Amino acid sequence: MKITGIEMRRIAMPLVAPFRTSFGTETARDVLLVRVVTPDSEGWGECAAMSEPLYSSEYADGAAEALRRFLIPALPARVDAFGTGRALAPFKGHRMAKAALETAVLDAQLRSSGQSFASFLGAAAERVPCGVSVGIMDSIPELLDAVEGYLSEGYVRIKLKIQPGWDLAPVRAVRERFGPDVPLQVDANAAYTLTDAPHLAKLDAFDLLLIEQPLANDDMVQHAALARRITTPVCLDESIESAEHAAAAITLGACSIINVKPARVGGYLEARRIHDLARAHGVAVWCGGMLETGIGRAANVALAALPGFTLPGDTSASRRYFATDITPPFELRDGHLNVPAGPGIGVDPVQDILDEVTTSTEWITR
Ligand SMILES: CSCC[C@@H](NC(=O)CCC(=O)O)C(=O)O
Ligand SMILES: [Mg+2]
Repeated sequence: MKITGIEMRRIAMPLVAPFRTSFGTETARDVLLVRVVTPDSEGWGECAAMSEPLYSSEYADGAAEALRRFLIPALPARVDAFGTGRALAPFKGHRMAKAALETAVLDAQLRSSGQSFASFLGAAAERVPCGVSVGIMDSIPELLDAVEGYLSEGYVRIKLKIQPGWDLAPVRAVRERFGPDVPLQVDANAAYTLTDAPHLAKLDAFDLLLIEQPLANDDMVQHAALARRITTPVCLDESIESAEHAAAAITLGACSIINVKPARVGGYLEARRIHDLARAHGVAVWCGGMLETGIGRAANVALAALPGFTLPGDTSASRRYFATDITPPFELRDGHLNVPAGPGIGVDPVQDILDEVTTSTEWITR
């Protein structure tokens, strides 16, 4: 496929409510979108990097710079998604930037051939069950109201962000209010250390599906030690940046579940490799989220339909984060999202909405 040009576009997307995690509070997303233009199609990729390097080392401005100076120039004149991965491999890190570019190339390629992301990736379902991620709140009553609202919308799983000082109480309150049967999990975003093991073991009483990334992203051995000291299954997110990391984590017993985020691992091709590897080892995976717009959300929902994605993901409806999405909104129906069936990611930005939220565009001719 010949690439005639690539656009980098920044958009400002206010969140419907602040989203607080152990590493900070988001009130808006400053999103970097990549559009690849070819003679007979165009493709979109969303860079999930936050404004600041707080979730990982990447951030939106840095991703734009890496794309502009190194990644886009490295692409051959004619390339497909697999060739993109090979061309970008020599550059270290910048996986979210790489993912955005590779996804845009893949989207253009699939739109041109008429194949959907779901079909290309190997989806086994036409809709996926959806969980929701609930941030740290100012009070337990506020948290319970939020959880009640999400449950009434139909979400099939609740994930609570936790941190030291906000962990046992919110989990206990949700269990006491909504009962033992609501699928419930927690995400610490690396807020604890192995010395907290006795405290984290107290979560075992609440029959959680998993505890996500309790320790630092490079604490692979410590996660294995923690997993031997608690009964709640350990799920890794930030620690798994590649299929090699997934293989190491499984071998070490650092996790028994993996949160697969294509953005974190460099794209959907690597995400599928991790899915395949985990499935071969009987390790469940689920699709994580980075507060994507409908562009990234569409591709994530397709990935979440693969057979090894046996746990509900953070593939929530557009309205979980945005009053107005830049694509036709993803809407929860009976706790599920439909998998886009059209060519490529199967959704298109609504141009006048996109233009309204655009803060900058940059065209790079090939
Ligand atoms: C701003 S926090 C983004 C990373 C976080 N993502 C979520 O909690 C889910 C966000 C979503 O629903 O997209 C995670 O660590 O899993
Ligand atoms: Mg997480």
